[in-house]
Amino acid sequence: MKIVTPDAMRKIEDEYINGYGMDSFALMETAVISIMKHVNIKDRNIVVVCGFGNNAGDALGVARHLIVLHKIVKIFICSNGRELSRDCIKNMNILYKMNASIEFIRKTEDLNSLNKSISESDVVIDGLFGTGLSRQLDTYYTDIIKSINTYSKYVLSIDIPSGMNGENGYIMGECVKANKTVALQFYKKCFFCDKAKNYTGDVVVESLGIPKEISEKYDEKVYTSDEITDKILPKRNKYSHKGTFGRTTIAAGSEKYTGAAYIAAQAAVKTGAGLVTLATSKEQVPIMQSKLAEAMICDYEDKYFVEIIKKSNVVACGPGLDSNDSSLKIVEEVITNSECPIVFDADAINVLSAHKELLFGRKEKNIVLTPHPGEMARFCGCSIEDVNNKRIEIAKNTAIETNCIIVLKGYNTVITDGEKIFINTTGSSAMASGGMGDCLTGIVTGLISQGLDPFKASVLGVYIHGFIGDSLSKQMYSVTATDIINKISLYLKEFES
Ligand SMILES: NC(=O)C1=CN([C@@H]2O[C@H](COP(=O)(O)OP(=O)(O)OC[C@H]3O[C@@H](n4cnc5c(N)ncnc54)[C@H](OP(=O)(O)O)[C@@H]3O)[C@@H](O)[C@H]2O)[C@H](O)CC1
Ligand SMILES: [K+]
Repeated sequence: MKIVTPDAMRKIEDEYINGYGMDSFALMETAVISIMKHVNIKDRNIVVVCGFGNNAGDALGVARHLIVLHKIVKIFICSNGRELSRDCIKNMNILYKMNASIEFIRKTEDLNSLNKSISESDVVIDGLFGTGLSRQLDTYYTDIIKSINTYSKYVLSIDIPSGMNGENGYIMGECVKANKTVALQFYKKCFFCDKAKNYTGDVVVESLGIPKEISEKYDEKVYTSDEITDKILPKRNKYSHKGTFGRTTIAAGSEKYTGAAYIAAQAAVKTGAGLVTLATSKEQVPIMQSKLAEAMICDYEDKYFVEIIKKSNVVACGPGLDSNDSSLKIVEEVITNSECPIVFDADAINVLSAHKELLFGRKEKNIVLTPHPGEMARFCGCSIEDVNNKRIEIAKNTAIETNCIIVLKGYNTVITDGEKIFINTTGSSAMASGGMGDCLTGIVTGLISQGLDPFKASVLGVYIHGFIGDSLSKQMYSVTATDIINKISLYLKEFES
């Protein structure tokens, strides 16, 4: 599904109304009807808190429908003296004709009535601000939001929790803590920013029926990954053989770290890579030989290492490496001896942070970097906080600068080739355990090995990795990389196009 900024949303709405002749009040009523689906029919006492723009217009429309349903509805308009938008006034006038209870919050003392009503209510409908919020809130508004957060039992936010900047997720002084947010037509970009999840509650997107050709015109090329994940894994041809599914080399493991190499190689095997070779440190070879039944094993110093890289359809490099000079040598060997796609993870990324020049000059954009926020921060020379505050921008800019595909891991992993951005919606903290990143590297590599283009393989790999974790976590308290590996091939079947 598409993700939009408030700016694009405004242009889409404007074109629909002014270019196509759609009636703005009819569009608002469409929003109202779709928001109504999310009001619990059992709730009786409802407080509707409005600002003065069209977000408030939506909220007033919801109030009207609730009154028709015999709910006890108290409406508070918080315009701070500002004129209400045209469609907001239209809804307000209908409400006056219906003898609705409408109070204006003008000064601090008026808050007492709001506080009392909220504390007596089952649910608060939050229609203070939506995509129009553009600057820091003053105390008039922060006090109102504090009241909602202090006294409410349940909050349903319209479009965006009021107080959150729709573009970057910044909290503009204070923000409503919603239990549920009904986003209109598209996800808003702010939902995928670091702190948004503390405020949005569950997010549902409701269509307003805006024609596709309008939204495509203002496409900002940011999507959730499910936009493509059900269409890209090819069905296995019955006459295919192991050569069809590619040669994969995994350069992973060191004297210091043992498990990562095994996990990455086994994940690639289970994802369906045709022939997997694990290149690892000399000490680990016998251990890996006894653990990995399906993969071939060599060590980094073996001359076979370079030969196999040259013959590979994909190389993964980094899990369980160390960030020392011998790792630099391995990374160099992988890059200089291959034209095929490469997936760099973990310490390979740390090594590349100091040697970005190694990434330049490739004919194709076929290197994937899979940093977690700490590795991304080191790579970009900024703080982890900076990365977390601007995940989408930092991933995109790094993809452009390095000509690589970036998979910035974490909650809502960002996958970008510098042009398109996919935000992953699967996975949870049940998967927060050692080896998960190595497992992801193996899955992405295994998909590339079978012929998927590296960008699509990254989007699909991240999605499937989280999807399996989500499915398993319904029955398991925590999910390990081994749990995922054991189920990959079962779940991949569901994704066959
Ligand atoms: N997208 C659609 O197709 C539809 C959207 N709908 C709903 O409309 C809102 C957006 O409505 P809008 O009127 O544009 O904006 P808001 O209601 O969010 O905000 C109102 C005005 O508030 C002003 N503003 C901005 N920041 C502040 C602040 N910090 N303090 C006080 N006031 C502020 C700003 O006006 P200015 O002139 O002062 O800049 C806003 O315009 C969307 O979210 C949906 O809920 C439609 O109902 C259906 C179609
Ligand atoms: K809102």
